[in-house]
Amino acid sequence: MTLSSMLGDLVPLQLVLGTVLVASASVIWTQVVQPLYAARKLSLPPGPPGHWLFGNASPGPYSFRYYSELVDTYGPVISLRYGKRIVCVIGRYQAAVDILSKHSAETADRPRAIAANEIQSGGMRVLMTQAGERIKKIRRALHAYLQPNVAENYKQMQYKNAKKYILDCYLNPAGHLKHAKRYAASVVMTIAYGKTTPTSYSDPEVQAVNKYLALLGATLRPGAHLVDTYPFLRYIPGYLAHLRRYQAEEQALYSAQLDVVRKQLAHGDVQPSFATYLLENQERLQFSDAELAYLAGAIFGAGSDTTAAALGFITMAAACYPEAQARVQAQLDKVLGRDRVPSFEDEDTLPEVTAFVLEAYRWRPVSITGFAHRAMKDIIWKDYVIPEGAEILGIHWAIARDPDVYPEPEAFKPERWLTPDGCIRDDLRFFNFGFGRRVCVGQHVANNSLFINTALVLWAFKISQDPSKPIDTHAFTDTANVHPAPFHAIFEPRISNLEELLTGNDE
Ligand code: HEM
Repeated sequence: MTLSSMLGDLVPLQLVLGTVLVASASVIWTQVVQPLYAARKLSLPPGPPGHWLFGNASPGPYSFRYYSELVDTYGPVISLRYGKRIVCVIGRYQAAVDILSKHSAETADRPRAIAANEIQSGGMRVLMTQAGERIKKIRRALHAYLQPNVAENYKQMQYKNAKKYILDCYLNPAGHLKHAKRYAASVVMTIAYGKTTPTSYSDPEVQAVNKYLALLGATLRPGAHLVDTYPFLRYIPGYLAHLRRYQAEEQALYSAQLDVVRKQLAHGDVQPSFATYLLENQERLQFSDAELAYLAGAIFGAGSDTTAAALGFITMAAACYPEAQARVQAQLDKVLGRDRVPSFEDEDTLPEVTAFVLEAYRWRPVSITGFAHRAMKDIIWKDYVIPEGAEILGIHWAIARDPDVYPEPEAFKPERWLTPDGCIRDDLRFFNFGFGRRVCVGQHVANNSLFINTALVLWAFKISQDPSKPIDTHAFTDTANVHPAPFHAIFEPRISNLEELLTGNDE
């Protein structure tokens, strides 16, 4: 007999839970949190009033808007409370530097995520792994395969895929967002598993990984599962069984993908990849089979969706800001003319391309609310304390709109990233790849993807809006990594023999 059936239907269960919660949260609040900060004369950062016991209401859909409004009202750092959880929200650049960069060691932790990590990911999701030896070991392995000098090795493969992206946009402009997803999936499948056959976004394994990413996204929504606020709920039989099922299925998927590489390795017929690196070094790295499978799968989960979304926003910006696009094209024409295809070797002479990418990262940050860090000890910021155990959210969207650092923040102005003599400024930064010790390990691979695709697409096409189908630049998905909602763009070729030039030579 389950606890629920013993207790009857849901209403009495809620009453029992409510009573337990009232007691426990009130004890913690009055006997632990309040006296501690009163004694030290430091208070939590300001924030909106909430229920005396349950605290603030969940942010609701498109939470980045809610958080940004709070920052406009209460200041650069605000605090919220959900039951006994304290969440500090950072919405301005300098505060992010002061708290997440300067205290990177003390903010390297992740909050405990019972539903999304412990249950749905079997505790193995890299992004949610808490601070300690295990994440250090994982990041070392990822870094070995994704650090800048190793990322150089993928450039040729990225170039080949980027040219295919341009040809796809040429032949079927209406599918440009799908082509971006194909590009990103293909690059990441090659890095993760050494896949050599062209990847299509409709490939079953790509579809399967995306299915589990979407299910994870739903679990990650604030307030999606009460168990994250009230951990004892996980022991109720039958509760969250669906999450356990997803975990088993996802684990089986990653294990099957790794088994393919394991067999190739045994037959000596294998392309080097992150999976072969992990398998060959399994003993030294001390990963279990399950951990290894998840780790290779993690690259796809973290790197495919994000890159595709960023490419979509590049197209959106080009279509909506013709003058910014024309500046890049003037430089492309001057440096390359229209007979030579841009390549990675041209990067230093094309700062306008880099500036366009940097501005797109800022204008439409893909990881829009950032991913939560956790304070491992009290952090004092101005007259406030971010207490040990608090979750810290650096809201990328709000930080990107800090008017002191990015004047006219709503405008798309790549020139803000350039010095008067046209070089990339080294005194301006944005955090689109996150913060401190948990910064994105795939950022070099991602930057290379964004540079080469932007250079190629703006060299190949004049991108514009169709006046009969205007683009809504604020329409995106309500997900942890946002995608632009489908939009129409016109890709008018600038190069007369585009197909011939792109299919000529992959070097
Ligand atoms: C434009 C593309 C990308 C964006 C915007 C992006 C953004 C991010 C962000 C915001 C984080 C969390 C940082 C934090 O906690 O503060 C992250 C983590 C991560 N990213 Fe990326 N990423 C991108 C591409 C990639 C690629 C291509 C890969 C792999 C090939 C990758 C692998 C990872 C991994 C493994 C983590 C987890 C790191 C950890 O929790 O310690 N990402 N990324």
